[in-house]
Amino acid sequence: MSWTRYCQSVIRYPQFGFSIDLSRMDVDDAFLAEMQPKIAKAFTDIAALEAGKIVNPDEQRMVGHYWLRNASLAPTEELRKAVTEPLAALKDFAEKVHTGQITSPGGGTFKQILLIGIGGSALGPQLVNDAIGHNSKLPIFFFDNTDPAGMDRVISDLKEVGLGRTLVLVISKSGGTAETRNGMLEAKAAYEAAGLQFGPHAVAVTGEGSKLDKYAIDQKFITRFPMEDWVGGRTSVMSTVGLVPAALQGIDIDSFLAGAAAMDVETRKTDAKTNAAMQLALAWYHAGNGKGEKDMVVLPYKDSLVLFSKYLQQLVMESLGKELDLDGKKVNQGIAVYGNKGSTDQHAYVQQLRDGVHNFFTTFIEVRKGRNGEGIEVEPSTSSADYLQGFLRGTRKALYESGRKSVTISIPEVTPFQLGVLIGLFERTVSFYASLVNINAYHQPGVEAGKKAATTFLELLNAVRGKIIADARTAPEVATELDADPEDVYHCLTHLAANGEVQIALGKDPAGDTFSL
Ligand SMILES: O=P(O)(O)OC[C@H]1O[C@H](O)[C@H](O)[C@@H](O)[C@@H]1O
Repeated sequence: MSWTRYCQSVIRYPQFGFSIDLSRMDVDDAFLAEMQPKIAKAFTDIAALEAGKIVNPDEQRMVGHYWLRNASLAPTEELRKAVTEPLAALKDFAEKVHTGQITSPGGGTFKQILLIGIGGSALGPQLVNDAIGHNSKLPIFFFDNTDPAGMDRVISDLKEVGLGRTLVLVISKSGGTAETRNGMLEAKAAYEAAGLQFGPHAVAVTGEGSKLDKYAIDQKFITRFPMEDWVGGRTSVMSTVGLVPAALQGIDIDSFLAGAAAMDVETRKTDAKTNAAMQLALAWYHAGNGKGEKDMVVLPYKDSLVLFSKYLQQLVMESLGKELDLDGKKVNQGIAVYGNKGSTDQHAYVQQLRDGVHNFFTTFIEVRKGRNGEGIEVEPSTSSADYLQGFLRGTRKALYESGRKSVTISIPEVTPFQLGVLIGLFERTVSFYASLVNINAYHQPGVEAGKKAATTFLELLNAVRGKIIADARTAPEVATELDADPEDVYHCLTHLAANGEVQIALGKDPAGDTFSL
């Protein structure tokens, strides 16, 4: 019975060794029949998207990430060139860095990379590095936050080889993201403290004319690569954002692009039954009633894919997590994504998956090849790879026995091509799902609220700084003077105290704590 169902519901693309098993998602024919009009609309929507329609109405933008791996699809010559020219330029640049035609200002080749970026301007390069960048030509380090201690740690690691031999990539589509700007200024300060000029060690990847672009010109960066407004941050790994670092690392970027292109060819086909991305989108819809009622747990059984769930978190949650649908109706859509790797998670949270609250479905990612080269026997006739496979199959079965659904995606090994395949699959699944639930997957209005509130907090923090006097005062006292919220003022004061700018004397509760110079 389950064998028949497996055979009927597995979709295989044997030409690149891919398969997806949806048999444990229990999607029935009646559901598929009912979804037919929505499926047809999703195919029409994505065809329009790929043809260059403004499918991101709020931002009045096209969505062109599918063109990045097949420029001939782009609707105009200008757009085609916007894909091919930077691609040729970044390959040329990487080649010159590798062959020593571009060297560090102090002489000598660049030996390592510091990438400064956040969100889509870091997650893709981090995934690529972890999955397929092992032993690459240039090791890569990241600033992906505004945490000063985190940056200090990275700078100290970079100093082992030397900042003078470190190529800095500052990546920001908008060119105005605060964390990235801070990271760049922190890196610049570290270079200057070491007696080095920052600009001649740096490269910018950003929108033309952005603040960062202007800064890069002013500071005499080595070069700049453009980032187009029709590529979203979370789908930018195949644009200059992902390809500049990958090419510098010596990763086979043509193969990476080819993998996504190969998946695109299959999932562009309008036969829903054999379209892995459409079937996956339908399975998500079925599992969560089209309302994201079930979370997605991502479990790749391969260490090198450990960042894939983190990558998918942004791709899925920032795309699908929306308050309003395209008709302006309040829908609060989304699918929560989390995960790490198997079998490691078996010893952490799989207990809850098997027995606890039933609010998820699992996405297993199987990598068929265990390792390159010979392995040992850990038991008679049994290898570590056999165990990894055994745990995947065992967990899938145990979960299904207790009514927990799962998808299993299989790839032969983790290569640039296969990583492209996986990314291509999930990008198109997100596009389809967004159509099925009628939302704009390509804007992120909610992100702005937190940024605005942070700006307000920073303004208040400076106002509070100006009010600290030698006399000990409470947060409500300072707040009255500033006509501000006492809790906000309290958090400003405790931050200043923790960083040695003011003294704190604890009272019996926060209202009783006093602060002085
Ligand atoms: O590349 P940047 O413009 O610096 O943006 C970096 C990230 O920050 C924003 O807040 C967005 O929510 C992300 O989608 C984006 O990837």
